[in-house]
Parts: sequence; C-alpha cells; structure tokens
Amino acid sequence: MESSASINQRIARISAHLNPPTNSQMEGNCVLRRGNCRAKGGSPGFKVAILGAAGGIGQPLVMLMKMNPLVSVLHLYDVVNTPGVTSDISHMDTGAVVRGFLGKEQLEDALTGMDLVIIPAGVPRKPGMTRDDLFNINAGIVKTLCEGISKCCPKAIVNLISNPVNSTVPIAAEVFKKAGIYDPRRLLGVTMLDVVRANTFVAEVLGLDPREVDVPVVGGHAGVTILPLLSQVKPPCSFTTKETEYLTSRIQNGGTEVVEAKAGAGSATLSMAYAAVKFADACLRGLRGDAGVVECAFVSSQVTELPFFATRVRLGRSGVEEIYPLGPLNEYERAGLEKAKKELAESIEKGISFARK
Ligand SMILES: NC(=O)c1ccc[n+]([C@@H]2O[C@H](COP(=O)([O-])OP(=O)(O)OC[C@H]3O[C@@H](n4cnc5c(N)ncnc54)[C@H](O)[C@@H]3O)[C@@H](O)[C@H]2O)c1
Ligand SMILES: O=C(O)C[C@H](O)C(=O)O
Repeated sequence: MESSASINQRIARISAHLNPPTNSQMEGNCVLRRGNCRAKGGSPGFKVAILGAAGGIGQPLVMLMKMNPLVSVLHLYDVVNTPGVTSDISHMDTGAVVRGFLGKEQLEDALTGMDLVIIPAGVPRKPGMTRDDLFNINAGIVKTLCEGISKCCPKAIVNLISNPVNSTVPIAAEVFKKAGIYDPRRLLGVTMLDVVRANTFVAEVLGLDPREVDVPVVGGHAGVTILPLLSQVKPPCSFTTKETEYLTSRIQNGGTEVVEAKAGAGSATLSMAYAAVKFADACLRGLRGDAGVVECAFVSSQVTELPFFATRVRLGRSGVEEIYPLGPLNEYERAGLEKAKKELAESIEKGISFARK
C-alpha cells in the first residue's frame, strides 16, 4: 500500500505540472520551475550558439547538435519562433542544456560565453537567383550578428553559413577587425556541403560507398568558385573527360539543383544541416585537442593572391592551425582555378567595401 507521504508527494508533483509558475523562462531541458527542477548539464562539453535557429537549416541543425555529445550548452537564437523550437528540442533526452533567445534584445545573452557560434541566419535563394542576389539582405544580418559576437564572445570559433559565403566571410572579418578582436584562425566559411555533395556524386560514378570517398573542394562557395579537385580524390582513381566535366558541373550546381527542385520553397536545408554538423563537430574535436582533424573551409589564406580561399585546413585548439596548399593540379583544374579566382576577387571585394562603408 502506498503511504500517505508518498501520495502527498505525487499530488505535489502533479500540481506543479498543472500550475506552472508565471515567471517561467525557457532554460535547461525544461521550462525552469524554480526549486522543482534539478540543474541539468554540467557535463564537460562546449557551449554552442546557433543564430537563425528557427529556420530551414537552423531546426535540423539544432536537432543534430543536441545529439552531439561534445555539446553541453546549446543556445538557439532567431528573430522568430525560438520559443517553440526550444521547447520541442529541449525534450530530447540528450545531455546538452538548451536555451532559447528571441529578437535583437536577447542577442547578447545568446552569445555570452559561447565557444562556437554557427550562423545560418538570412534569406535563401529562389529559382533564377544567384547567391550574390542575397547580398543586400544577408550582408546586414551577418554584420549585426558579428558585432554581437565581437562584444560577447570574441574568442568563439565562428562557422558562417549565410550566403553569399564568398562575401559574408570578408564582411565578418572586417567587423571583427573594427572591433579589434579579429583572429583569422577563428573565422570559417562553411563549404562542407560542397565536399559532401562531391563525395556523394563521385561515389555514384565510381560505384563506391560515399563514406569511403574524400574529394577536396577548394576556392569558394558559388558556381565556378566551387572547384572540386578530382585529380586528388581518395581512394586514388581516374575519370574520363566526360566524367570530369559531368562531376565538376554537378558539384558546382548542386545548390541550384536543390533550389529548382524546391521550386520557390527555399534551398538546401537538410543536407546543409548534416554538413554543418559534420563541420561543427570537426571544429569541436579540434578545440578539444584531437589530432589530425582536417576539413575544407573558406578562410583567410595565403594559398593564392586572394585574401580568402577555401582549401583543406587542420583544425585545433585555436581554430585553423594549418592551411594546406592546393597540391598538384591538372590542366582542367588550373583553368578552373583562374575562373574561380576572378569571380572570388569581386565577391570578396564587395564584402569588404560593404563592411567598411
Ligand atoms: N554555406 C552553405 O553551404 C549554405 C547551404 C545552404 C544554405 N545556405 C544559406 O543559409 C541561409 C539560411 O538558409 P535557410 O534555408 O535556413 O533559410 P530560412 O529562411 O529557412 O531560415 C533563415 C532563418 O534566419 C532567421 N533570421 C533572419 N534574420 C535574422 C537575424 N537578423 N538574426 C537571426 N536570425 C535571423 C529567419 O528568421 C529564419 O528563421 C541562406 O542565406 C542560405 O543561402 C548556405
Ligand atoms: O544554393 C544555395 O543557394 C544554397 C547553398 O549555398 C547550397 O549550396 O545549397
């Protein structure tokens, strides 16, 4: 028979559920009820903020990061819908404590103390648009968010997803320089989706499991600036001219392929969230001090005459610790590199002048 003390405890628990306090706040893995919710988390791990967390990329990205054992605290920031996304995600029985932040006035709280900030905030493409067509809206969004980072977590690693990446990364660099906190090792434009696509499409052609394939993709993240180095694929293999042309074009136009298939409903979100998490996980393993963490990213670079360029980089405790050279290119890739550099130079310059205005 249940004792009266235990019945009273049960009634108290049920009553607490039926009468939540009015000052409830989205925090932890529950709506915090003072004195009724044990402190959660506390497990060792990194603090990660996602800016644009309620969006097409943001939501699956948040879900996957909540599953990442390297994350102890996950901050969700957006200008809309964060309470709902936070409530939903916070019910997942994984370690990370989730907190939601809504609107500009909560940006600083969202950023304070973060180790890694991932930015998928901004508008996506519709059919017929280039990534550069997003510049007018997204440049301002990225600038404001980076000003917040400068102030609240100047030492955080920043993973920038918002397009056009070829311009938004230079904008972020200028904002950080202006604030006197710029460390080029900590600012990374996310080009991982190009690598993910390249691995998939090359594996299809070779009849391999994509997990066995590694394709370096260099340059930038738009059209001809996306330069897959098919001569450096692992495992070593060769392609006919027709295969090289097909693969290069498919990888360069992967984003457009999705934009057209979505027919006005946005651009890649699910594969991007997957790629973003793969990349963020690599950054966190680097921060933890793991050896040999190497991925492609669009970073401040001296590999070419351009101030930013995507290549393979080694990630460590300070962010980008080593930038690898391009390696031997074949004639097709050398021609591609020249085209890529021409477009990249303009996009980088556009970002820099915007931020210096
Ligand atoms: N780097 C890449 O490989 C890659 C891949 C896919 C998409 N993208 C880019 O990512 C961006 C987001 O794409 P999406 O499909 O998630 O778009 P989306 O419209 O679905 O979501 C964007 C989110 O950003 C939020 N947002 C807008 N202004 C904000 C601000 N000032 N602060 C915080 N959040 C703000 C919106 O409220 C929205 O929730 C686009 O620019 C897209 O082009 C990049
Ligand atoms: O193509 C887009 O606009 C989104 C993204 O950059 C992508 O490559 O899927």
